[in-house]
Amino acid sequence: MQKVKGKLVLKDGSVYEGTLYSTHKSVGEVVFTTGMSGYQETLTDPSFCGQIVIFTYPLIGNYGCNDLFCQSDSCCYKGLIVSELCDEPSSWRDEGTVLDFLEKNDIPVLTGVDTRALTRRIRSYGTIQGVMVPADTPEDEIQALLATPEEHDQVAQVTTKKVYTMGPEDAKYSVAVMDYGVKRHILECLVEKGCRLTVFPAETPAEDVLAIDPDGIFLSNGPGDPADLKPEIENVKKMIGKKPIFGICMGHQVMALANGARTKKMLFGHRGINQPVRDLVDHKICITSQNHGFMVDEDSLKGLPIEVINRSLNDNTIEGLRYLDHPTFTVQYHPEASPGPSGNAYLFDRFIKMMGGH
Ligand SMILES: N[C@@H](CCC(=O)O)C(=O)O
Repeated sequence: MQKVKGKLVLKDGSVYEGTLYSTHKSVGEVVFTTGMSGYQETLTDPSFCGQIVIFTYPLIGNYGCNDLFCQSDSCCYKGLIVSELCDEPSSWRDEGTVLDFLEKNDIPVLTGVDTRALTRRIRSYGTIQGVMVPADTPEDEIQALLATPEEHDQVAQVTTKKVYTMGPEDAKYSVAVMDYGVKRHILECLVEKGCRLTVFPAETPAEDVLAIDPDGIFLSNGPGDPADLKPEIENVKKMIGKKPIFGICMGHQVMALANGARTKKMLFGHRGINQPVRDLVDHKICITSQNHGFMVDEDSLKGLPIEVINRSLNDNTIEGLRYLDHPTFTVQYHPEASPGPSGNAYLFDRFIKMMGGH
């Protein structure tokens, strides 16, 4: 990959210098994620589509890359920012460096950045638009890039183009999956629990989904602002009450919108693999994997038949909801982990139980 002097320029005028691999000029929403490992799963998580992502852990790439860890077929970041990239990984599963992986996916990376200072800035000012460019890029070009309108409808870029199935034909449960940018391990968790999946493009009409007569419906994670998903929300409205439904992250937000609640943007979101959450149903504390910049607005739930079942222990925001007049529950976090702690897969069992009892 071509290596030049580069910089990240944020909309507030601050500049962070480093070494840029690639000569691309990229623009995107700058967010940070705090996982100490699991970089390849994070790099291939479709929910980051269109963002410039800072990894706060100072050394990235020490155990190399292996296709085994991929959560989708490609990386759809606008750019990656790290303090240090390891160029001599050591692991029995290592099949290439992070730089090789990024080159294959044509993703620019800025290294040697003071990621602590940068993260502190985003923590206090909030998520912000930024550009990653070679250091000699003229100022007017940087300003023109910074004025690019924020990206919308990223789900259209990452959803499957056609319907496909997964899991044994004689599985106990048939599940329709609405793919807003689904992570591979979610599908694997459902198959492992005895489901045959039919995965649908995000905008598939509810009638077509219900036509396969599934035992349950799953609403996936996905990138961007949930309020952009107008047809998806209308379709979910038509599915409500017809089948048991489970949703994760974007799926959680879309379900809330379909029930008349609202979502709003967070200051800097929750992205990392050790986010503590209280489960108010099973009365336990869970350490969870998270990646979201939006949340369900608590005020908008007033008077609606919806109960909060999970809360973040960091900021008390809503992390899970149960619907009182139809068989549905959703979580804002990622029980499939990948990356992250694997102790939350019991939520898939909760969904299976719900389908069994329906
Ligand atoms: N794009 C949504 C959901 C993320 C996800 O589904 O992983 C958010 O940032 O809040």
